[in-house]
Amino acid sequence: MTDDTETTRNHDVPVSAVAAWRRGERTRLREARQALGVDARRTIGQAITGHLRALLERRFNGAKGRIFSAYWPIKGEPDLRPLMTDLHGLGVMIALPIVETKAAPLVFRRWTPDTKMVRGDWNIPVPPPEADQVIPDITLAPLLGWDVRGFRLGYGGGYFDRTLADLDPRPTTIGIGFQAAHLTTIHPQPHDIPLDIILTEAGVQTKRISP
Ligand SMILES: Nc1nc2c(c(=O)[nH]1)N(C=O)[C@@H](CNc1ccc(C(=O)N[C@@H](CCC(=O)O)C(=O)O)cc1)CN2
Ligand SMILES: Nc1ncnc2c1ncn2[C@@H]1O[C@H](COP(=O)(O)OP(=O)(O)OP(=O)(O)O)[C@@H](O)[C@H]1O
Repeated sequence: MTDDTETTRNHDVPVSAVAAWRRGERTRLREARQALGVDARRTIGQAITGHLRALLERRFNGAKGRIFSAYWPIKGEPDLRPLMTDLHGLGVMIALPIVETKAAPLVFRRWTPDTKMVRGDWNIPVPPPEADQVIPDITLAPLLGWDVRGFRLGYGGGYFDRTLADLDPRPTTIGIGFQAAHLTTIHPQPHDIPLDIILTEAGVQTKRISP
């Protein structure tokens, strides 16, 4: 079988067609998110924050005593930084993901409201190299697209998949995205690892673990 005729895990679509389809979907979903405008995105971010707070309380005792990896928002992603600050104040250790080596797993470093952020790969603000490296118990995964089986379309670097493939035990994973970013399927490939929970402004959309 050549690359062109090889098909994906569960769908009869050639691998080369999936890669092209994903590129198109990433562009479409990024543009749709931008087109929502600042106010709509802020409202969505606040709704997600409320749902996430409730989920952490219900399922993880508020994440107390856990290492919780969030993300620094870029390109119109929901802004959960107020929640990061609140959780920090409640004694939760907060971490952020960093691309320190291309095409390698992400590194997680500790963040506090006093952390002086520096510019990392892709110009994403990240904690400085001297910040403690940690391994999260719970990690958020911002996404561009999602499906009900928990599969996620990100920016196309494969970083979360590589990271989760590398971690044993795996952290609990919570995908964060817009309801409008729902896809019937992302046409999962062998390297795609489904997330445990997908959370949007409409609440928990799919979960592979008990709530
Ligand atoms: N806010 C935020 N932080 C995050 C992530 C995220 O999705 N959101 N990441 C989640 O993983 C990591 C950064 N992800 C990245 C994903 C892709 C590329 C990148 O260079 N993309 C290329 C295309 C790559 C390809 O197609 O092979 C590009 O767009 O030019 C960079 C960083 C860590 N931090
Ligand atoms: N565990 C892995 N080992 C090696 N390569 C991987 C692994 N996981 C993903 N990749 C590579 O990364 C590329 C992009 O993957 P994918 O399309 O799933 O990105 P993504 O999940 O949207 O990106 P990101 O997680 O960075 O937001 C794939 O072509 C794949 O070859």
